[in-house]
Amino acid sequence: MSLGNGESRISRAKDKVKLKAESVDVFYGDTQAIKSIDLDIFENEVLAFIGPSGCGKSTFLRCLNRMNDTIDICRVEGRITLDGKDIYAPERDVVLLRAQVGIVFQKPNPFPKSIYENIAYGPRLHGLAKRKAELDDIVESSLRRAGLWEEVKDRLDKPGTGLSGGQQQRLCIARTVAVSPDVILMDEPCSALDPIATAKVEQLIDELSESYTIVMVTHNMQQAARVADRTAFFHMGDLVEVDSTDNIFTNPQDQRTHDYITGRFG
Ligand SMILES: Nc1ncnc2c1ncn2[C@@H]1O[C@H](COP(=O)(O)OP(=O)(O)OP(=O)(O)O)[C@@H](O)[C@H]1O
Repeated sequence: MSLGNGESRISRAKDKVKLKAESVDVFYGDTQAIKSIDLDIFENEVLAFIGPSGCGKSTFLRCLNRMNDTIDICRVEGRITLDGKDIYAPERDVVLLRAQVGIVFQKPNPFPKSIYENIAYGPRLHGLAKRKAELDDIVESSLRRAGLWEEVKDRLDKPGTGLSGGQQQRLCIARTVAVSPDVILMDEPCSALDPIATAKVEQLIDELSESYTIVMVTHNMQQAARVADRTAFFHMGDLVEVDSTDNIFTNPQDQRTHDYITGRFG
């Protein structure tokens, strides 16, 4: 598959490990969905997860902020650390963890509240603002970071659900940013968006990677090539290989990766 000229992102040097997965297995009841995955995720990188439907990309992504805890039959084994600390340790505050490792879903899911309240909710919950003026500042800066401020500054009291799909997705990104995360997980964040809204979110991912570590699941290989420093290929619960996005698309080491990127399956 040709990715076209200039589409691949130039890798920046990354060295500090932000998230580390060691021998991670995930089961839904008796069925194993993730098989002994080891992966280092570096600070401020954009890492894309690709692979055929059902290979476990979303399952593994959800391990990184314990979203799988919400699925009764799901069991996670192994060890995942954030800045060297076990995120599955019994004393870990999961609400705080999910602020540190925020998540943006495929379908924009604003709260049925005003645009302002969508952003203000998290900072209020986590006690990040003492006064209304501080909260106003967080709301404005988060919306600015998500590239949405100019479009919504005169309608902050209007429902978030009244925005277009692309605006709603940027509102959800602003909501994640508002609680000062370290990592932002994105599960196919553009799959419900049109090409223009997709381009805006991709541009935003590039800007946000200056400040945050970003891990995204995508079905769109061109999108991985445009936004990701590194790409990880999953197949039937295995992490087959992870490398610079350029290497994955031009010189994959595993036949399964080769077959997938050349469109032979998936
Ligand atoms: N809540 C669940 N209960 C039971 N099995 C599940 C659940 N969620 C996922 N699975 C199973 O785990 C496996 C991996 O699914 P997962 O959604 O992680 O894959 P994926 O690579 O993200 O797929 P897609 O690209 O289609 O979203 C699949 O076999 C799926 O059926």
